[in-house]
Amino acid sequence: MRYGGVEGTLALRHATLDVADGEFVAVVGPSGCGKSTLMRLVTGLWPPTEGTVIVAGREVSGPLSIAGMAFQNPTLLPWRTIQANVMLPLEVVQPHRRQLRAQRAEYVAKTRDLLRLVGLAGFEAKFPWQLSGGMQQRASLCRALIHDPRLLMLDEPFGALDVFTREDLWDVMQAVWMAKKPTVILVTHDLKEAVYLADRVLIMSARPGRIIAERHIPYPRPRRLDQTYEAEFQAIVHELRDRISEARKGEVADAR
Ligand SMILES: Nc1ncnc2c1ncn2[C@@H]1O[C@H](COP(=O)(O)OP(=O)(O)OP(=O)(O)O)[C@@H](O)[C@H]1O
Repeated sequence: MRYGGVEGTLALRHATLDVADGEFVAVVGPSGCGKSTLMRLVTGLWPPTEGTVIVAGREVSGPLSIAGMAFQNPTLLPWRTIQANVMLPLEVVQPHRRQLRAQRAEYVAKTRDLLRLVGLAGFEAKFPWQLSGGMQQRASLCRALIHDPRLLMLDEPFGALDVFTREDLWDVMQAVWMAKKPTVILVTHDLKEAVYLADRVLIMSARPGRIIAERHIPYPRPRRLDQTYEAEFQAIVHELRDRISEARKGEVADAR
């Protein structure tokens, strides 16, 4: 994938990966290696300049309606209530769009259930600016999930949060995944987060990014936060850190 024509920035090269249906994968790598680019290609927000992206057996040729997305910034609409923000994809994505008017009460109930699951019961009628950053991020996760996406693309969704809120949301994310089993691709800089949440961690090289290694995470679910302090868990985090630092050294060598 190259941005800006033939002389432009080569963001990804030979970036090949397979993700199974219902798998939870985390993507980690040096800053600027092309992680967000990978997300844009998989969701069809950008067309690749070379190669193909296949989701659910079909080549991606435009924005994917089976995908839910959440980013570092919650991007809620300030003039809509939390409930109305969460329900936004239902106004856009079929078959929900068609059914929304007739089945509004059911969709509202589903929205409330989801808000309860993430600890936001009672905040349905509030506006985003009346909520903390962590609460807005919870609402934005609900918006990513409301249409039951088979594919959930998360681009550093917990990156801007304090450590306690972040850990709370890991457990929310784990509960959501266990309840609905979507395929998840999570981009993160936080290696502990990657190991805690994912079945498999993919490590990218420095730009132009490609997958250089992968690590299966052996822990059954539900995982508990106290496991993150155990020696075996920390050894996996260190192993990933070493891989990324090797990848970054490659970047310095390439730049010379
Ligand atoms: N729209 C764009 N136009 C031109 N170049 C871009 C564009 N988006 C990204 N790039 C370039 O592509 C490369 C990869 O960017 P990308 O945002 O995918 O990396 P990243 O791994 O997500 O970065 P970070 O870890 O810092 O968030 C970078 O060199 C970036 O400058």
